[in-house]
Amino acid sequence: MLLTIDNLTMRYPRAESCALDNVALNLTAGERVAVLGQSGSGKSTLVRCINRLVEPQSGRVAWDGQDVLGLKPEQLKRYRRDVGMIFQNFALVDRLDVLHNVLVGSFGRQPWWRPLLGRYSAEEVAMALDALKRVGMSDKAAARADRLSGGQRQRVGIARALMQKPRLILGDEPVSSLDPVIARSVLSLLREISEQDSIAVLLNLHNVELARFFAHRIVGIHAGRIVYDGPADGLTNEVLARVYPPEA
Ligand SMILES: Nc1ncnc2c1ncn2[C@@H]1O[C@H](COP(=O)(O)OP(=O)(O)OP(=O)(O)O)[C@@H](O)[C@H]1O
Repeated sequence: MLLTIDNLTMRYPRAESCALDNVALNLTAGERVAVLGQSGSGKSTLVRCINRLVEPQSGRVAWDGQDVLGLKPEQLKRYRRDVGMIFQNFALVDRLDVLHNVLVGSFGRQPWWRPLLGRYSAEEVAMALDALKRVGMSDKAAARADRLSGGQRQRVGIARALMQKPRLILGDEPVSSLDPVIARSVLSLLREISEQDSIAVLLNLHNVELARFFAHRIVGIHAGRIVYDGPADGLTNEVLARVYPPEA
């Protein structure tokens, strides 16, 4: 098992209720999971617990069988490299060109001082160019990031994540700011990369159709609890009513 989550409970300071309540989830290599749920249901918190941006009150997150909360600094660095991130706002450096935005993804693989000098090895540049080719952005390598459309920016975000040679890519609403056609093409690209490289991908999505299109498996969260975990084609109206219950 690549990722194992057990009994995960997370309550933010001074919050009235748990953001995550006794959540369990497993992920295998190459698996694509879409997490659905209303606003505030706990989707972002789940991602933050996986990448250790927040510490849960209880429960366990294990990577390759090792407890993520107990990792030593060197192991944590390796874990952070194994887990790539893509973001809703893309998180590119606007004033840098596309190639350098992708090279940023190699930070976890270099001695700490090298990025300070802005120097990259020929091998890293070749890797970045290859990643850009895979996401269909070779011709934009020299363009400034702020000249790109949203869809192009997310392609660069994916190329940057690929520089880490990740085993899992996490995305918190990575296509929410894109129009439906572009969103679908970005998800299609991620699907292809996941299949080719056997990278597991877990995305928080807001759109049920896109989730069905992208994922093998859907996890539905309501009020911090998993109310569905099953195949994408099992997402019936009855299941959807559990994930998105009508307002009381
Ligand atoms: N930093 C925080 N401090 C306190 N409470 C928080 C914090 N972040 C989230 N919460 C609360 O935790 C619960 C889960 O929030 P979370 O952001 O994980 O939901 P979400 O499903 O990702 O929502 P959205 O789809 O709107 O991003 C919500 O009740 C939210 O108000």
